[in-house]
Amino acid sequence: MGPEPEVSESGNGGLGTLKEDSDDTIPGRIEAFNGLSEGSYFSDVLQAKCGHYGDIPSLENTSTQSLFTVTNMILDECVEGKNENIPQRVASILKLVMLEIQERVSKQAQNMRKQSTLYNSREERYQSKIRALETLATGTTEENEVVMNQLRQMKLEKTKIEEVLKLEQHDLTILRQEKDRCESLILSLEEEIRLTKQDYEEKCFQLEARAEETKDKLLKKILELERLLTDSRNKVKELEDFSESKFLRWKRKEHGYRHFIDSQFESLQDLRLASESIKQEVSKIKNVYAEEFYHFGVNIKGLIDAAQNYHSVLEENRKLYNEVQDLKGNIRVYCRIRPFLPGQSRKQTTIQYIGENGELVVINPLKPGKDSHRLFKFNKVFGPASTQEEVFRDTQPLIRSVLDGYNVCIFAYGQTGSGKTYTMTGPNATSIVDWGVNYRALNDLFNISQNRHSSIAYEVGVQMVEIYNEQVRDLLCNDSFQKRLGIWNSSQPNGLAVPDASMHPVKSTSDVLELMNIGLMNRAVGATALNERSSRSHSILTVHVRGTDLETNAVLRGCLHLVDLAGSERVDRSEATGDRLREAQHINRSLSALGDVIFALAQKNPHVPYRNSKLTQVLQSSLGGQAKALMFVQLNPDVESYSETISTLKFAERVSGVELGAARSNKEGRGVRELMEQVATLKDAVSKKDEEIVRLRLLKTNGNSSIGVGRSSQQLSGVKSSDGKAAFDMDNSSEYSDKHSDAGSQQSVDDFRHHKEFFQQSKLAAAGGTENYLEDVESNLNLADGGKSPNGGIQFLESGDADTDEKLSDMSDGVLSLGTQTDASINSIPEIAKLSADSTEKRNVPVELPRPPTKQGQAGSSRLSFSRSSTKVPSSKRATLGSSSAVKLPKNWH
Ligand SMILES: Nc1ncnc2c1ncn2[C@@H]1O[C@H](COP(=O)(O)OP(=O)(O)OP(=O)(O)O)[C@@H](O)[C@H]1O
Repeated sequence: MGPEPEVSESGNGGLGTLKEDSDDTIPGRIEAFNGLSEGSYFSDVLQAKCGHYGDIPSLENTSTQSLFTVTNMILDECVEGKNENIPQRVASILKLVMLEIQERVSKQAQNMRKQSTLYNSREERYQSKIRALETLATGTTEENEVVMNQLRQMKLEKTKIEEVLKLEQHDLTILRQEKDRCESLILSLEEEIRLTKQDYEEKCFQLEARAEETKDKLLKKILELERLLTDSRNKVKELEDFSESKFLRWKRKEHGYRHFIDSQFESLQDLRLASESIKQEVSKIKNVYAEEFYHFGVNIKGLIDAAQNYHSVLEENRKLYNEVQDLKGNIRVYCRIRPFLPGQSRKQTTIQYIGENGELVVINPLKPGKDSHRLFKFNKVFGPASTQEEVFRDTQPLIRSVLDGYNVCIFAYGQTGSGKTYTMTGPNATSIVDWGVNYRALNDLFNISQNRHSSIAYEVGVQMVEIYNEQVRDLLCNDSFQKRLGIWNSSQPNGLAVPDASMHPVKSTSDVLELMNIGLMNRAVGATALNERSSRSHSILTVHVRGTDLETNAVLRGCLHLVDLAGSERVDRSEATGDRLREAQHINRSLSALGDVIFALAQKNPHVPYRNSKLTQVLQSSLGGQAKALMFVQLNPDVESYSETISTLKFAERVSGVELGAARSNKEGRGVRELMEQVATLKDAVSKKDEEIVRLRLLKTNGNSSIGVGRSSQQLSGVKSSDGKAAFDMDNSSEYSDKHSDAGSQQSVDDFRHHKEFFQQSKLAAAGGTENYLEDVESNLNLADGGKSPNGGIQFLESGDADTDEKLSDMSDGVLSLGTQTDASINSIPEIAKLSADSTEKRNVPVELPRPPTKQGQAGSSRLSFSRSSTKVPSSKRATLGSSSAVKLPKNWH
């Protein structure tokens, strides 16, 4: 197959170029074209359609369609008659156009012909090729299959390649993303680098600035150093000069010292010689000293022995001191300081120092100064951290002595909230650690009695009472809950302080716990009814112990009073009214009475005013009468309680000085016990007899008109004796429960009236001394009479205040003291007891019966001693002779 002939197609649609029939030469055409200048319209059309103007040869490049269009337009105009006169030039142009068209058409026809021949030959060639291919195709089917396989293979490869391409596409996407990320990273890094660079540049700039500064500084320093160097060089020079001169001086000094050493050496030689001689002397003295040391050692050994003994002696002393205290019967005073309660931790304390040996220093932090410190000393001071067990450990020996037949009284004194109940009962009966003295004491008593059961059989009984507003209430008696109880004299044979109160035998601690629970509940019930009154009443737990010696049948009686007193704080009368005022008065009075009793005991007064309050009456057997007593002084460390703390401590200080006398055990054989009971009944009889005797004597004296003053005084003694007698009766009467008891006062008044009438009738009434005395007695009895006499007693009583009561109590005590004295003498002197017995026997003997003068004198002297002294003493002074008035303290003395 040869190369195919080129088919050339011009842009004029294959029409070729126009040729002028007449003159188809180029210069002819140009000429014809130039003639068109006249017909500018045609040239415009030609320019518009062909894009040429004035250039004839450009017709060749003009498309055939444009040529036709131009021609048509011209022809149309001619047809329409718009332009009838077609210029020559236009006609020639038309000719040209037509020629061009003709030329092109002929060329086109030639080309067509050529092409058709070309196509024919090509067709033939293809036909032959097809034939050849058909022959080839039949012969090469197998090859085709191979080719097909190859094609399939290739297809597969293509799909694989496509897959690979897809994967690569995917990878490409990932790579593109990665690239994007990298690009953004690169961008951020670039940004960072830019910033760092900027920063670095700034730093560099700063460093450069600093370096510049440092450089300046260094330069300055260098200059400075150079200056210093020059200075130091100068100085070195100076120093060299100086050292040179010093060296010279030292050299001179060395010379001097050498000389000195030489001289010293010489003197050393001398000293050596001297020391030799001294050595000899020293060795002589040494020998002497050795001898003396030996003697000294012997003496020291003796001293060491003595010193070693000193501690045991001290211990012994301590024991002896305690024994002496026991013998003296000092009331022991333990002070216990309550800790601050939760929520009070930031409060200021008044307690500054607690000593080992019972010293206590109290301060007033609100008024600091040298006078704000006060030192007190007691048997023991328990700090706020002391436990219930520690407190009991020091109380235990006292409680144990109850089992040996002693009477013991333990009472807690202090203002409300200072911890009295905490010490005596404890905050929680169910927890043994919290048990107060009460539970521990009874627990201890049972333990010891158990240990001694082979030799002594103990019986223990418990009473529990409360004193509120001078009324005694049995806390263990449910039936007669509101029952008021009378007070018996504690010297009665059964030894019960409150005989009407129910006595409950107990055999174990659990019995006690049960009973005390009942007691506390009864107290609480009372408290609900009458408002919170636990701090305004005294509660007394009395433990009676009776031990019978299994061998000798001897009986021991011990009595333990455990008293939780009412709050000791003074209530301002102006603030309290109604029930509160009454309570306050009763508390003040009973605590004052307790103070009076204790102070009378401290003064060793013959009369102790136990009867001034129910409290002191109940405690009589354990206060005085050779009992052992312990007072817990409870303190609230709070600074607001400072003044109460000080008055409590002052009271305690006075109490600690009280000596009750050596404690005596209540041991009785069977005989003694019976005799005691007899003595009690005989005492009654003796007193009545004495009274009768005195009256008869007075009657007898009345008959004798010539009696002298001296005698009248004796009779007056009898009057006084009669008063004393009356008091004695009262003292022994179970009916008499108060110093203001109507019965007692009335009796005294009656006695007095009887004697006054008698004296008024007698001529003796004129005697001055007697009259004075009578006036005194009268005034006294008027007071006791409840102010019925017109001599001023009315106002005194009607004022109704505690002072009046106390004065009355003093009066009464003054009278009562004689009775007490007599009691003691009768109890202790067997002869008197015998005399009493005699009197009982002779109860019905007429008055005339002569009495042995000596015995009567004895009996009388015990009662008359007071009146004998009083007859000669002016009335103003006599007022101080009553025992109670003598020991009378200011009302608020505690
Ligand atoms: N040693 C103590 N340790 C811890 N708490 C104590 C102590 N002493 C007292 N308290 C607490 O102080 C409070 C008052 O104590 P308590 O009731 O015993 O005082 P009180 O003097 O008996 O008061 P009142 O006169 O009103 O009967 C109670 O809450 C008690 O638990």
